[in-house]
Amino acid sequence: MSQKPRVPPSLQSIKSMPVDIRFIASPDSDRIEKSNDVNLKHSDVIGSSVPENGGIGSEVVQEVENEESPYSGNNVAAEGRLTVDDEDLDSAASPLPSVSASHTDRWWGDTTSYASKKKLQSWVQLPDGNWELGKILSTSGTESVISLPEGKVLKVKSESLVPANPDILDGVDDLMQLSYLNEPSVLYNLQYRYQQDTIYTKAGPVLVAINPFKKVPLYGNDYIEAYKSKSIENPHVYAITDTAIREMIRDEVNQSIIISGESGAGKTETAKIAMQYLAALGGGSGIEYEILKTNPILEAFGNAKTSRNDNSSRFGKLIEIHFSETGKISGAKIQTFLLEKSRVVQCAEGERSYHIFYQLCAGAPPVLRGKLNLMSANEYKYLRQSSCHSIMGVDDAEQFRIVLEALDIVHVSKEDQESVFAMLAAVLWLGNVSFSVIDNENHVEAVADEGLITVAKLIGCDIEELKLALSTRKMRVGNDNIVQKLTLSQAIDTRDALAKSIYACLFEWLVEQINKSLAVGKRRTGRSISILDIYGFESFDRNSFEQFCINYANERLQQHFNRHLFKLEQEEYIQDGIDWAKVDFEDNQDCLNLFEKKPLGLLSLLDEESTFPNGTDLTFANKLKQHLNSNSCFRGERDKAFTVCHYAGEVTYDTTGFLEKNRDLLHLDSIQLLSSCSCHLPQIFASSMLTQSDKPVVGPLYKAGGANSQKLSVATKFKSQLFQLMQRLESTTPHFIRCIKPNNLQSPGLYDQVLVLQQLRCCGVLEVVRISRSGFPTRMSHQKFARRYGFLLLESVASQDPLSVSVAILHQFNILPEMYQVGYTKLFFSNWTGKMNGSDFFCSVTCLTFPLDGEKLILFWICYLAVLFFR
Ligand SMILES: Nc1ncnc2c1ncn2[C@@H]1O[C@H](COP(=O)(O)OP(=O)(O)OP(=O)(O)O)[C@@H](O)[C@H]1O
Repeated sequence: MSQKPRVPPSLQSIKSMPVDIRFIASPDSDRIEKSNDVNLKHSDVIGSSVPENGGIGSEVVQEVENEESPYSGNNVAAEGRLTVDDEDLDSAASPLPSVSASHTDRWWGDTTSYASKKKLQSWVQLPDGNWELGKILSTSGTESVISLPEGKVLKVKSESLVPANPDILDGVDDLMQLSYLNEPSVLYNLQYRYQQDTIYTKAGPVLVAINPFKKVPLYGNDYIEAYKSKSIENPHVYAITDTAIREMIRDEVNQSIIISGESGAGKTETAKIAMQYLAALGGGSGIEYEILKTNPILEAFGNAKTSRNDNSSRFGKLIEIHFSETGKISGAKIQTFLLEKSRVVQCAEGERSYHIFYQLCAGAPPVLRGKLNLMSANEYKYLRQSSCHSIMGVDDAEQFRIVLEALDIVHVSKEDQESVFAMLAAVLWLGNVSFSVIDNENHVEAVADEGLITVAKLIGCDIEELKLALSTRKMRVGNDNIVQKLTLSQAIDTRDALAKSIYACLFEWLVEQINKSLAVGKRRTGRSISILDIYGFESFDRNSFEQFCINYANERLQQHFNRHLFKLEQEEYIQDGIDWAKVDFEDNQDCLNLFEKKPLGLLSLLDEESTFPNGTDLTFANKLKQHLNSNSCFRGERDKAFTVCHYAGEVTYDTTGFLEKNRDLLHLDSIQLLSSCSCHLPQIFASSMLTQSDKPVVGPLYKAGGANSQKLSVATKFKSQLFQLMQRLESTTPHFIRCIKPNNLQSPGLYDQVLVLQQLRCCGVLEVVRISRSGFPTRMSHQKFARRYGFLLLESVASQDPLSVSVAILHQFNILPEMYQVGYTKLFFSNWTGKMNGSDFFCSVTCLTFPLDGEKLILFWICYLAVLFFR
């Protein structure tokens, strides 16, 4: 095969995973692990054109590039000094330390000998971890001689070569079509497409979406029309959404589109694109316009600039879009999950609080500014602390105008809008409330300055009452009511707790108003499509309670993914009694058990410690170490830290603040203050907090910090929300979209293979393709198959039972046994591509014929075999 440049020069060399990432050669799992055994050996150079200071002869100092990657726990910088000298020339050492032969064989079948026989192109991994495309020149014994671009010639162990696909398969739109399914080929294929702004690729049933970080010409009415009429069938969010609509109508089953990926991978944008398509297809009543307008509102109040994403969702969202019998949108319901409250009072350097604060400060018209006594963002302590007030390319004032318009559209009255802004301003002014020390025991009193006076005015309470609520705590000791003065840190905590609660309640209230406006009309059919956009897996240098909850949610979601794509699929094969060699996958059940097990799981132990008045973050950390040290997913760390081995990598959590955040107590004094306010929103917030406290408590109870109310812990509430979410999703047909972040710089055109590979691995995309290829994606009950195709048979056979008829049809047309399996109740048809590995003929055929879905595939076979039969 010619060595013609198949791709732009930048793509010729696929940079691979770090050399120290290995596959554990377990027969039933493909996992990556850190390895200290950087057993680098080098290729045998037999050509003279190897550059002296480059390529394989050079010193290799490889650093993992993506420091910010959430999966950095899996990486270590590898350093290996490689030299090639004369002695090395005859060495038969494998140049590919990071892909073992057993791994290659196990994953992709032993295709190397075929590739060498055919003198095909192969991927060769250089000692620095880069993959390079080479052409096999000759093979003798266990060694091959391979020529690389730029004239390099290497002698390598044949088993270490990873076969490359023929040119005809460059950039195929479903990874299942790759004849050779291996990591460099998958990376290359995705990169090939990405460089052409083709950001969507199918991985069997899963849509992989690579964030372009720029506008790509793939959206809008023309594209929507094209997908609707099926004149385009390329992978796209529109296509997957279209499938969801069709299946909802055809099967009368609710559907879900589950979007996952790490922070900044593009989940929220993808969710909006899916909503756009649904609105275009199911629109007509006008409600679709309202639904779309919820996005700017939710983003303003629930998104913030983080170090990883300028528009990061700090809450999870499920939007359920309901359809009428005629297939028109009849309404929607939004459910939100665990807003990151702490951001209101505290955010890291270079990050921002919620967008709406900056938008209000920048965009409020003069009259509103006057009413709220509004200043600019950098004059508020809560916003000033992170030294970041603006986002490049974002006009906060303009965004405020967009939010105002959206609030109008979802029918939030002008009066309510003003109340909302008053609450926002109150939160900002609360941050500016200061305290003065009043005695030598360090007790403090809130200063009646501009901050305090403005807060009192905005929420409609008495200045003195506000002062008392922030500086003292009423307690009942025996039969006596006593008033305890607060120290400075207690007073600051009380103030911040009030600010966080007001904001969180405001967010919930707003979602409630939106839901009222979108409420499903009477003409509902009960059919819906839900779109789930939940915060992605996070791992920072310091991980707190928020990451703990977010990553727990991601474990749950991963389990849902596994269940549908691996477990249920294989169970169906086994139940129907077909011959199936089980494909193993990385099951995260153990990690979920670590979180959920009672009484000795992370969540139970956290709740238990939260109920103890004397419980501290340190006692909590010690308890974890005492009970969980033998758990393979857990590791106790020094001080107050512990590590969890998540499906996506290890994360070390610092327990500082865990108990307080889990208790999430707002002292009764503060709640009473809110209920005494003359403004209606604080009253609503107070009553909602009191109602929550009165709710029957399912999980552990606690009474801590002098609070007089009982309340579900944050972790328990979140767990039950997730359980409900999973139950809801279980009743739907899922469609999965995996968003991939191609670089950590939020920059267009940059494709960091290490980062991409880590994401593909941790979410099991390669396994999905593998199972889809070797599995039986098309199935049909014997009854249906016999009814449809029985006419092809002679009369006498056609009258038999459905199973016999099915089998007779297959026999009559000499359908190859490896193409199907006969189950107790169904026929299972394999995917052709998976069976045709290595054959140039079938490479071409697959390009011409795929993707073919269910029925079309069967028809294709029948026609194809009929031709053979009658020939
Ligand atoms: N299809 C797309 N076209 C153009 N730009 C995109 C697309 N998808 C994502 N982006 C860009 O990437 C940014 C991050 O995307 P998004 O906010 O959707 O990530 P996310 O996965 O939801 O992150 P988080 O978990 O932090 O909320 C967007 O603000 C946008 O600039």
